[in-house]
Amino acid sequence: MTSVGYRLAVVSDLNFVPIFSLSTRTRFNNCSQRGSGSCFGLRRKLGCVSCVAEGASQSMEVKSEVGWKILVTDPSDQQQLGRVSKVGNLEQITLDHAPSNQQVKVFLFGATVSSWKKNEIERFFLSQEADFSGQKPIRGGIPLCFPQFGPYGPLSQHGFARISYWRLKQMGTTQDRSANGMILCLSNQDLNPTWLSSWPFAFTAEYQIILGFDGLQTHFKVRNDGEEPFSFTFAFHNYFDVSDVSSCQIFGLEKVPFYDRRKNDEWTEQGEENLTGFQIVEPVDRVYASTPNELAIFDSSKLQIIKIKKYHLPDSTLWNPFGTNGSDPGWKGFLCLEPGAIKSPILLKSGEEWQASQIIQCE
Ligand SMILES: O=P(O)(O)OC[C@H]1O[C@@H](O)[C@H](O)[C@@H](O)[C@@H]1O
Repeated sequence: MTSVGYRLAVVSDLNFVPIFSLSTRTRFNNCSQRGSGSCFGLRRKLGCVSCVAEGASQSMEVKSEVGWKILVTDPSDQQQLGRVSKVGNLEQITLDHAPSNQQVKVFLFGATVSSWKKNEIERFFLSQEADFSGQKPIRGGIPLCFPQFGPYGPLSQHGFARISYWRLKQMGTTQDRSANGMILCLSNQDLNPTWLSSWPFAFTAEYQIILGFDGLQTHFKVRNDGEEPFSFTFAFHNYFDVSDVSSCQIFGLEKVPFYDRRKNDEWTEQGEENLTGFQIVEPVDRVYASTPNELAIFDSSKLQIIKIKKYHLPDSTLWNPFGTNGSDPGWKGFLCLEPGAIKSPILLKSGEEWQASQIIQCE
């Protein structure tokens, strides 16, 4: 079950804004100061004392049961749980979870989550130029960067996971029926010879996508099936749908050193954001190292807070091309916040397994 949590963060010496709240709008609407000029709500990015006090009084943690879930498969449920359709050359699975009013769409190509609707509202950006031929990664949703983030390694940008055909292993529901999910898998046997020659390791990767009362959960695990150790980097390349990237505030990355990939592709160029809830005002392509496990994006036009909890993923990439050459025409409408294990590659010895997860929540 989901309960509501609030955190207070100083925005300026004038006021506070509650972050990570799942019911900010309700609280703002109920505020006794509303209309009096004291409560600016979130439209002005400032909460008022009443809003904050009410939030604090309800101070409860968001309880999320994170991790790989056991799914049971009832053949009579299959039809209701998910359906397969074709988009371009690609097969897409649609999975619903009616009790929490969510729906997710996932391509077997790249195991790419391309859409997530919560309360009928789309939360992920999908480019109008997205390619569904199976020749290029799908731009939008959650492409998986594995076994290489960016160009740092022997493979092409972001590795082969996002351009490989994954297999559907299972679609099911949890024993208590509180969540529905699917598992996709990929192993070295599914790879084309070119990738195998650049990355000659035996592995099995599994990807679980879960819709439940605590939001969308994605879990990735990989096992080394060979004799030789291998190392890799990883990211959930989340493309969040936003009204306008410049009207968003990002929480959780303040005071964290970043590597500015626009200035230098090596791990040398560093900076640090001072402001809690900073905004993007120029092209940004940064890897923040060792970030907190909770991050949030507040979209002041949509009055939407997207909260991300991450596990075993120390780093986070923040990316938006901001209209620079080669930008997607829809660049204003997305913000990529990508939990990952990027700076220090993960080393897996023979027989070892590694898992990482994220939970994404919004109102
Ligand atoms: O165009 P691609 O390969 O999908 O990558 C998009 C972006 O992905 C981000 O993760 C990188 O930090 C950017 O440098 C990159 O431009």
